[in-house]
Amino acid sequence: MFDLVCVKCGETYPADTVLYSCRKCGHLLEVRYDLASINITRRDWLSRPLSVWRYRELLPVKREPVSLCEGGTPLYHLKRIGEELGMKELYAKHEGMNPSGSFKDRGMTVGVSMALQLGMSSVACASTGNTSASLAVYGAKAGIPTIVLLPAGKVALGKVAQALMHGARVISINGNFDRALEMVRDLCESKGIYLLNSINPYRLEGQKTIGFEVIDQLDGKVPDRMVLPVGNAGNISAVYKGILELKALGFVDKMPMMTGIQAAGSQPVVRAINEGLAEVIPDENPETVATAIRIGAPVNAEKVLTAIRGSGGTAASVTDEEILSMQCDLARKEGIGVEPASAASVAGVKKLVESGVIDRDEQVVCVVTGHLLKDPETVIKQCAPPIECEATLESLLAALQL
Ligand SMILES: Cc1ncc(COP(=O)(O)O)c(C=O)c1O
Ligand SMILES: N[C@@H](CCOP(=O)(O)O)C(=O)O
Repeated sequence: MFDLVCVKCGETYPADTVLYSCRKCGHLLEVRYDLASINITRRDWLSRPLSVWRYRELLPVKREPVSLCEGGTPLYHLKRIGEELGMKELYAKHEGMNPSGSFKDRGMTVGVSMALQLGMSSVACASTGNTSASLAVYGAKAGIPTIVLLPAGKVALGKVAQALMHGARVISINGNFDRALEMVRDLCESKGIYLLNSINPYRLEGQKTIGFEVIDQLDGKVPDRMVLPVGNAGNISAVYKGILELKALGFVDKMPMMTGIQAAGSQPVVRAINEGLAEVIPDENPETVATAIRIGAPVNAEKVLTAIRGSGGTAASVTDEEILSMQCDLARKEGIGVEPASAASVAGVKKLVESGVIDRDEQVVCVVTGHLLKDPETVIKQCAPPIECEATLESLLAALQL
């Protein structure tokens, strides 16, 4: 049993309402379960495969889910990078190992299942890339039409390729992501299309399972800190909400310090946290190589401030150089291939450890959100080209200087 509840005024709406913001005050909604009626133990969960659907009692979907085996992603120990930082317990949860290569699949398996549960026949989103790729995949699996709006020229190649190949109608708009989101909200409202950006409270329910899995992978222990890259701020807010639910159920007894990392050219949340502002003031012209988090007006602004402040966490920004350097370190020192936005979380830890904000003894889990192959162009630009060689052993040895 669950309701939709306004995070600001507390107005409630019945389960299975198609609604993205409070009719009374316009603020964000979240799904609230009647936790007392939930009859589940951790042991029951642990008897099921590690996946989004292990936690189905804390998800709103009642029908057969639209699923491609999302979740169950690896939690890697960052041994070498940790050693360099003097940290024994630094981990990365690799969300790039989901079906479409990003954490968005956790949201979309739930969101698209809810679209069908609510009787909606088409879906849409605005995207910096991954949301569109994921929605195209799950729309295809569900057999319903999908529309995605992308900021022209600012979406990594792999993500556009996915959206096109999986059959979405891809619209490239002459404006940034924030404008695309405004447009798709108007489109969905006027045409009765189901909106699947992170303003959709059901979609975020799927994403909270990142935190559940981390705790299960750490044998029931809550890490001291979880560090996530922040763009539209849905993911960090969802993980916080999920762990709060586990605490209310008595499954865990503390919260991780939720720590958000943004790019220096796009850091409205960092400013709000560092300056103690009551609200996030949008960046008009966000810019960063990490195009996934090139977002100036995060739609989940009020949720992310609650998550960070409510958990005693923090926020920090990293430069594009720091992001790319950590992308390279993850690839070469740990064998973990991620896209630039994902590397921001680990780059943020490095910065916060070096400045003394993060204690070296903390157990820290970084969420690395998307796969290396999402953005091949940025990768190729950073690497020396292949060495050309004639097809003889002699030339090969010369090329290898052996
Ligand atoms: C790879 C990647 N990392 C991080 C983010 C940021 O997540 P959120 O918008 O939930 O803050 C996004 C998209 O927003 C993304 O695609
Ligand atoms: N990085 C995102 C931006 C949209 O965020 P959403 O969580 O609101 O869908 C993307 O991949 O498009």
